[in-house]
Amino acid sequence: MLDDDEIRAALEGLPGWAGDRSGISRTVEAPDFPTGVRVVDEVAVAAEAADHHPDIDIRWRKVTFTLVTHSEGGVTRKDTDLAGVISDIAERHGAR
Ligand SMILES: C[C@H](O)[C@H](O)[C@H]1CNC2=NC(N)=NC(=O)C2=N1
Repeated sequence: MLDDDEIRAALEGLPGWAGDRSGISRTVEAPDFPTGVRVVDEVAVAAEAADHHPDIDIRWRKVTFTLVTHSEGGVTRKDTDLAGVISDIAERHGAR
């Protein structure tokens, strides 16, 4: 589990992500609704491969991802690693 300073340091390398020990989140805006859903679909594949699953909220073109490691009761490297993967996927689909 990461402490406050470790989370702050990790967030500096994850543009668009914010949060604390209760979880880290990012909202991306896709060009349109189907593209947002495609981002979620690709994140689902990466999440399943990592056996680590974000909470996901889709509202029209805006998709919010929230990560926390429930089994550890806090934010871990699994979360910060998957955050980077999600940002890469979003970027590839033109979601900012
Ligand atoms: C058995 C399996 O490894 C666990 O249930 C995993 C699955 N995905 C998970 N995802 C997240 N975000 N947190 C977890 O603690 C978690 N645990």
